[in-house]
Amino acid sequence: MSARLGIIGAGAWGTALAQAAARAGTPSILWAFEPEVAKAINETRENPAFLKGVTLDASIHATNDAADLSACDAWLVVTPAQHMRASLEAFGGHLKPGTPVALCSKGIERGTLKLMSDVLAETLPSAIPAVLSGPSFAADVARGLPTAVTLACTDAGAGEKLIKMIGSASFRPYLADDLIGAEIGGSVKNVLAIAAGIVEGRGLGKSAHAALIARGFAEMTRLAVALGAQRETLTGLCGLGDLVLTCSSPQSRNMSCGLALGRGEALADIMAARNSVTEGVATAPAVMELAARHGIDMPICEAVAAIVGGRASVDDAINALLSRPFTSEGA
Ligand SMILES: NC(=O)C1=CN([C@@H]2O[C@H](COP(=O)(O)OP(=O)(O)OC[C@H]3O[C@@H](n4cnc5c(N)ncnc54)[C@H](O)[C@@H]3O)[C@@H](O)[C@H]2O)C=CC1
Ligand SMILES: O=C(CO)COP(=O)(O)O
Repeated sequence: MSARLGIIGAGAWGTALAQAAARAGTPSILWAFEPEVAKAINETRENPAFLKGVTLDASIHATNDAADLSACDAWLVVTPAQHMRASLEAFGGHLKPGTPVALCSKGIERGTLKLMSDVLAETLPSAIPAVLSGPSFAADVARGLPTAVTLACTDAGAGEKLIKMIGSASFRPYLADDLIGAEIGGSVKNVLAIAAGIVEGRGLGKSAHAALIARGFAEMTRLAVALGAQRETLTGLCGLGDLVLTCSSPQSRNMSCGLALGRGEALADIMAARNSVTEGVATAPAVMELAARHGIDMPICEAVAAIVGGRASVDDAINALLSRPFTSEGA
């Protein structure tokens, strides 16, 4: 019998990953938070709430019962970062010790400033932790368009097992061992994508957009290295790769949020109009608290945190960035 994958979270990304697993020949149990989402997937082979228009493979079985995951050989966790702790706590009794658990969400827990791997270690300490992150829109992966991501795991055997379960010609995980680098890359790029959207929405031009990506990458790398990551990780798929994707396409929820802010819409109105998650909004203040704790200068992320926190208008934040003293590029 082929290995079975458990997936926690049936939003766009969890559902797309179930499709990727199906393409790799791996059947999956997809746990949905909402009963109507599980019902729709099982009865119509579609997830109309979060991934409309994609016909889901017959090997994907949706459930609302956490106990159904106990028979799975590996788990992917794809619940929004701010709900990660509560979700994992609910699954505590159902994990076989030594099961590989790949964290696929991108964010930092507010209040505790914990990375998702810290939350996993505290809630399911017997799991083998991994992080899956990279430039990968759910809609692209679900359609089978070519995609490459980082799969970080310090246990190479467990990492290879996960890659075998989800990898295919079109969905290509690259093995790495730096979880912190992968997590900071995925978390900070969402904050920077809001900034990139603001640049576009305010009509600041492509030169400003490119400068933002380069200086944003420097901020992301500084924080990651201060937290113990390897600098090279950030130059890979889960760092620069995802930063370029998310800062370049309004298909990104974070960039589209920034676009709307740049055009003058209020954050509360933007959020009220969507049922999907925009991780950068909650991650921005958490990133700034982490940066302050480690003495790291992150002016672009600080501008985003001030805007989403209601402490600065878009124009004031832009002016503050442009008034900074000239400095050396390596600083
Ligand atoms: N959509 C994408 O293209 C990608 C998303 N991700 C990451 O995956 C994570 C999940 O995002 P999506 O699947 O896009 O979500 P989504 O925006 O499609 O759906 C929202 C999700 O939040 C869940 N949810 C709402 N309230 C909840 C609660 N109280 N407890 C638990 N779950 C709750 C919903 O059930 C649903 O699964 C995020 O961290 C995101 O950054 C990563 C790569 C690609
Ligand atoms: O992480 C993503 C692509 O890699 C998806 O980005 P958004 O959450 O901004 O849509």
